[in-house]
Formats: sequence, C-alpha cells, structure tokens
Amino acid sequence: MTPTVTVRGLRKRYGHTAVLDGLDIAFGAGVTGLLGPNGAGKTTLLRCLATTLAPDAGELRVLGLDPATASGRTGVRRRLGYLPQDPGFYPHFTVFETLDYVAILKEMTDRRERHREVTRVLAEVGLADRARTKVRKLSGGMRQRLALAQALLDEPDLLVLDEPTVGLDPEQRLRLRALVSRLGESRTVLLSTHQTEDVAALCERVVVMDGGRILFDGTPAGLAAVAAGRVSLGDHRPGPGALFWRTADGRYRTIGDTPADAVPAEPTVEDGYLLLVGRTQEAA
Ligand SMILES: Nc1ncnc2c1ncn2[C@@H]1O[C@H](COP(=O)(O)OP(=O)(O)OP(=O)(O)O)[C@@H](O)[C@H]1O
Repeated sequence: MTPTVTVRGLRKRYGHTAVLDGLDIAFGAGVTGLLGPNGAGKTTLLRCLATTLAPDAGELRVLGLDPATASGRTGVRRRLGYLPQDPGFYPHFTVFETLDYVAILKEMTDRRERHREVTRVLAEVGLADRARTKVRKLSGGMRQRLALAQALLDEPDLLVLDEPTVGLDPEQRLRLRALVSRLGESRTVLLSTHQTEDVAALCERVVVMDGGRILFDGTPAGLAAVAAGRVSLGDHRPGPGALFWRTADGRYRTIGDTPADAVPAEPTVEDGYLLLVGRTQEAA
C-alpha cells in the first residue's frame, strides 16, 4: 500500500482526558471504516486529518503535505472532501445555492463549470429534484445527502466522511454504498460509522478504536473471526450475565461462552466488534 495519509504519535487531549493517545496508522487508496464506541476518538482523528483541529503532538502527512504548516493546510483543503459530523448549513439557502457557495469556497471560479459540477453531485446523491428547495425544508436524510454532496464537489483525492449513513433510508444507504465503493477504487476514503453492516458490505479495511487507541486493524472478515467459536444459537434462554437476544425464529443467539444446549453459529463483523470492545470495557 502506498500511504496517502500517515499518522505518527498523534496526541490530543481535552483537559485531563487523552482523546488520542499516541496514534500510529497509515491509510492508502480504498475504503477504510472506523468503528468504535461513542467517545472513542473517531471524530477527533478525522478532524485532525481534515485540518479542522490541530493535534497537541505527533506528525501527520496528508496527500504528501504537512497540516502543521499554513501552506500544507491550504494544500490539503484543496484536495479534500470532508463530511463533518455536524455540518452547519444556512437554512434560507436553497440546496443549489448551498453547494454553489461551497464550490466557490473550493475556488471553482468558472461559473458555468461550477454549476455543472453542482448539478453532477446533486444527481450523485439523488437530490436533483430538490435543487430549488430551501435547506430548512429538507428532511434529516436529505440534509445528510446534501452534506455528502458538498464533500464530493471537485472530485477530491481524499474523502473523510464522519458517519455518512446517519439518517439515510435503506435505499439511500445502498446508493451511498455504491457511490463510496466506486470512489474508493481510485481514492482514499475514510469513514466513521456505527453500522457494522456498512463496514461488512463496503470497507476492505476496518479499524476499531477505543479510548484513543487502535484495538483492531484488518479486514471485516478478520474482525468477524475475532468471534469465531464464540457465537451460538440455542433453544433455551442462556443464564444471567450472557450477551444474547431472541431471534425472529424464536431461538437465542449468544455471544461469548456457548450455553450447554446451543450449536455454533457463523460470526459476523458485529459479533467480533462487540467481543473486542466489550473485553476492553470489562478491563477498564
Ligand atoms: N471540543 C471538545 N471539548 C472537550 N471534549 C471534547 C471535545 N470534542 C470531543 N471531546 C471529547 O473527546 C472524546 C472523543 O470524542 P470524539 O467525538 O472524537 O469521539 P467519537 O469516537 O467520534 O464518538 P461518537 O461515536 O459519539 O461520534 C469524547 O470523550 C468527547 O467528549
């Protein structure tokens, strides 16, 4: 892998809490998913890469540039598409005006070319028929698609997407998967999510973070394999302390020690993630 993004010894703390605790990692072309519980440090890492937050210590190289310098930050921003967790839009702008405004900030000076690009990204996210709608009239899922559209403007080399599937209906989620996987064929896409199905379906690499550290870095199949031999299906309710739920066919699916009458089941990415994160939370 030729790294597009390199992170060495990255540290960030708020007050006495170390949110990123000496992180070392590199990312190359393709789609990488970041998983981790609330507060794990995913957004903090993505914000450092997107140059909206300065780390306390450590080295970053993003697209060959150093975000610690003013010229490096400008260079990264020119080639970056960033979907922040909480994008602030002007409610009285229309969808088209919002994207046109971001495109101007991205230095797209030719009006005709810029409008063509806005039209293209609107079609990519299925909002072409909403171009004249005011942002305040959009549904939550439509607003999320608008946020994604602004990240796609001007074909960025690096896409940083913080929880891109939040609020999307199943059809739009599928559409986003198709779009992101296509982009990942030639670019670096980093996305954070709580949806293990999206990771399994879309990401060739998954990184699990907790407490500002990396717990796992590998393929979705490798993360599922963390739970190999520790997932089972049984007809009887497991004892207290077990992590289980009743499935649609009335059987009990248990993650962890196999109850006496249960049979092994195929582990999923979610099972591996739950075991990994559960173990560290028990140890904490
Ligand atoms: N501006 C801030 N001031 C103080 N603490 C902050 C700030 N931003 C983040 N934090 C804290 O840093 C920690 C990591 O937050 P971060 O948003 O990076 O986590 P996350 O993995 O993205 O979580 P989530 O899945 O909930 O989005 C949390 O404990 C959070 O409360």
